[in-house]
Amino acid sequence: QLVQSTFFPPAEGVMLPTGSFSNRVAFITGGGTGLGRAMTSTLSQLGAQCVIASRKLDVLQQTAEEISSQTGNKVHAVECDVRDPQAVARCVERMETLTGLPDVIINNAAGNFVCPSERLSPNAWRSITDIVLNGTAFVTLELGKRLIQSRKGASFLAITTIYAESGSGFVVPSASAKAGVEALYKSLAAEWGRYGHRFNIIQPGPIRTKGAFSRLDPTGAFEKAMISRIPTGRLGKPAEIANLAAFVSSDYATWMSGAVIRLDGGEYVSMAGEFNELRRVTPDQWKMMEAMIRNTRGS
Ligand SMILES: CC/C=C\C/C=C\C/C=C\C/C=C\C=C\C(=O)SCCNC(=O)CCNC(=O)[C@H](O)C(C)(C)COP(=O)(O)OP(=O)(O)OC[C@H]1O[C@@H](n2cnc3c(N)ncnc32)[C@H](O)[C@@H]1OP(=O)(O)O
Ligand SMILES: NC(=O)C1=CN([C@@H]2O[C@H](COP(=O)(O)OP(=O)(O)OC[C@H]3O[C@@H](n4cnc5c(N)ncnc54)[C@H](OP(=O)(O)O)[C@@H]3O)[C@@H](O)[C@H]2O)C=CC1
Repeated sequence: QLVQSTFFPPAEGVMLPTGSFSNRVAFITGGGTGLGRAMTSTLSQLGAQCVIASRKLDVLQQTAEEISSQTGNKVHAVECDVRDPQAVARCVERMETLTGLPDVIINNAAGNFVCPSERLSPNAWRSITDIVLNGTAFVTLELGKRLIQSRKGASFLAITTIYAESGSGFVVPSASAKAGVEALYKSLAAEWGRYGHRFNIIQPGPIRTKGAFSRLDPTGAFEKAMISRIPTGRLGKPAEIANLAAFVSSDYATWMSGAVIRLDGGEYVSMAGEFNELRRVTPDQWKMMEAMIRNTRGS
């Protein structure tokens, strides 16, 4: 952490009023671990009945039991590989039996690893883009069609990343797929408002989770450099994403659709600004540089 992080301590308590999601059903892909688990916990604390879905049923079940026992609200675990549209259809059928169709859908499941692009096999490319882009599309289309048929409105949220906008080397399948997810959600925000559906996007900056850090910085060698470029001087916390996700999915945000919200401690603009490296210039160096600039005559 950098010194300035003391100005920006994370508030990790649940932000919305108790009961904000009473009588609501939330469906969260990848809800067993990391940010998905944090969002499930927050929504459950706010009264939602949650359904979490991913490949590893044992992980989902353990998370579901832990959260349910803390909040008193039911969390259902449903096995689902989002790459398989038939598995997604079965998962949604199971959810309809358990809870009925959801009010809140969070497409959070993802796969990623750092790799020079020249080392990627076709299957490596397919693996990431299938989880991130096709998986999000299969879940969104399956639920969207059933919600439309039932004339039920819903809030859809996709978790992308700050480099969905800029692109990034070494995570090219992820960058390409996340950009596709953003196009999908912005497009459907325009098309499906007429059915009562909102579509929004959160782009998190770096937040320590086992899933992300083990695949993106396996040796830990890059963490310090990453934190040094974050103006708020620290990594994000899962609870910060969870509070934002709860707000975006709540009745306090019914006028929000098609929004892309970056929550990254300022990392994106810090990396983008051409002159931001001048942060390293000391006051004495500024005196000298200013004098040089002022003494310049003509062009
Ligand atoms: C400078 C940076 C500094 C610090 C970074 C630190 C922090 C993060 C900061 C920002 C984060 C921003 C964005 C984050 C986005 C995320 O999505 S993070 C979430 C990550 N979570 C996961 O990935 C969880 C799920 N992942 C998985 O299950 C696997 O990792 C998977 C490979 C994606 C899928 O598993 P599956 O079992 O289906 O696949 P495999 O059969 O194992 O592999 C499929 C093909 O891919 C090839 N492969 C696998 N791993 C690699 C690798 N490391 N390099 C190259 N290729 C790989 C594998 O060989 C298969 O291909 P084939 O051999 O041709 O068949
Ligand atoms: N942590 C960070 O710094 C950042 C994270 N993000 C995004 O946040 C989200 C959560 O990531 P994070 O919590 O860090 O990482 P995790 O690895 O903990 O989360 C990924 C989840 O996706 C699930 N998943 C992977 N493949 C599939 C599949 N084929 N079908 C269903 N579920 C699948 C995993 O469960 P299982 O293995 O059981 O299938 C896991 O629960 C992702 O969208 C990621 O891109 C974005 C920017 C920064």
